[in-house]
Amino acid sequence: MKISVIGAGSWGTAMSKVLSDSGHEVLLWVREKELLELLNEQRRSYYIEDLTLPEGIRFTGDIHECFEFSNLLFNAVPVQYIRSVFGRLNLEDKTVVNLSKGIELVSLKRPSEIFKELGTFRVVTISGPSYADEVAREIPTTVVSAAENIQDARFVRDIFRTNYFRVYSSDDLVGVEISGALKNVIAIAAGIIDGLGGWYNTKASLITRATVEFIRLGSRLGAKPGTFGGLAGIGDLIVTCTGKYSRNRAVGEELAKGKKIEEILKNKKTVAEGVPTCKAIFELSKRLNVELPISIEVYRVIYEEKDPRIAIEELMTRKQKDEISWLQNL
Ligand SMILES: NC(=O)C1=CN([C@@H]2O[C@H](COP(=O)(O)OP(=O)(O)OC[C@H]3O[C@@H](n4cnc5c(N)ncnc54)[C@H](OP(=O)(O)O)[C@@H]3O)[C@@H](O)[C@H]2O)C=CC1
Ligand SMILES: O=C(CO)COP(=O)(O)O
Repeated sequence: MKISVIGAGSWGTAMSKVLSDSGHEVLLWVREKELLELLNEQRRSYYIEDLTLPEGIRFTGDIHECFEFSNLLFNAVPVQYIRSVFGRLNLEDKTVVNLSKGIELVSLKRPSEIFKELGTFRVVTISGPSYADEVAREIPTTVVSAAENIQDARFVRDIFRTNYFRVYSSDDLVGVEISGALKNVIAIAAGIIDGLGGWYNTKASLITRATVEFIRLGSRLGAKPGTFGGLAGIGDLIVTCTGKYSRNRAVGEELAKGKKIEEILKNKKTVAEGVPTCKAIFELSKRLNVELPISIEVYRVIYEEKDPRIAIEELMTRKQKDEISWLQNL
């Protein structure tokens, strides 16, 4: 099968390799001229060290070439840039497989909602615990492919044929996308905990209590609560809150050291989707009147320069209540 991958950051690059290893012809759209030259000359990228991309992948700087090459487009452009990259292109006949995780700040929409607005009828989102660096090294990884129509999710699931990247299917597109977005916000909180002292008790509490925020927000938007117990929910939450590769977690560590967000992001080439997404989540929580205490505190630390220690103290001294876990919601 011919497949176009749009976006040559770490994830688009790693996914191009998986698709090529699955036997497909891949054309990867590369925005930056310097990176395109490096890929064409050496089949290497500065986004993933020690990876030489297989011969089955070709590279282009012309997005129109990708649109002509295939009707199956994998998107790895970060959420806040989807509209500017795809906005003037005709998506009517395309199936979009979205790989990005976040909520668009200007519209408060999920990636599949943005793509539908831009004209595609068929959108599938892949999400789950999947660091690009590990996928590139063929470390066993599992994710979920979600669509409103389960047949679409299964179609994308079955595109993958390797022994290191296993895909499950789901019909809960909302739940999978909300999970992917929210876990990036919670990963910033995890980084704050690491920066303050690497407290194990607090990290475990964070991961567990975050699932309640997933359920509260997701349910209001039409998600199935059980999805948060799966790969896109708890699975991705664990990997991003505990793994050394997470860019969102790294942002949290720097916030804990007292750095301001502008300073942290200034020289970063990589994306931390949790930063704009936590602002979108803050707006959504007000609009929908949903209680998301941890996410809101992350917003206040980033955008109101609240001291993280005070944020934690306020979370710890909230009104006492009964525990309701996600299992009780199933
Ligand atoms: N990396 C990972 O392990 C995983 C990432 N994801 C998700 O994949 C998505 C892409 O992230 P990832 O590949 O990691 O990104 P990276 O941090 O590796 O790279 C940043 C990407 O953003 C692009 N970019 C920067 N500015 C713009 C702009 N103005 N317009 C268009 N593109 C721009 C860069 O393009 P350029 O190089 O041309 O500047 C590059 O492709 C995110 O939503 C992320 O959450 C999901 C699973 C795993
Ligand atoms: O989504 C990811 C792993 O599943 C990557 O997380 P970061 O964007 O925080 O690095």
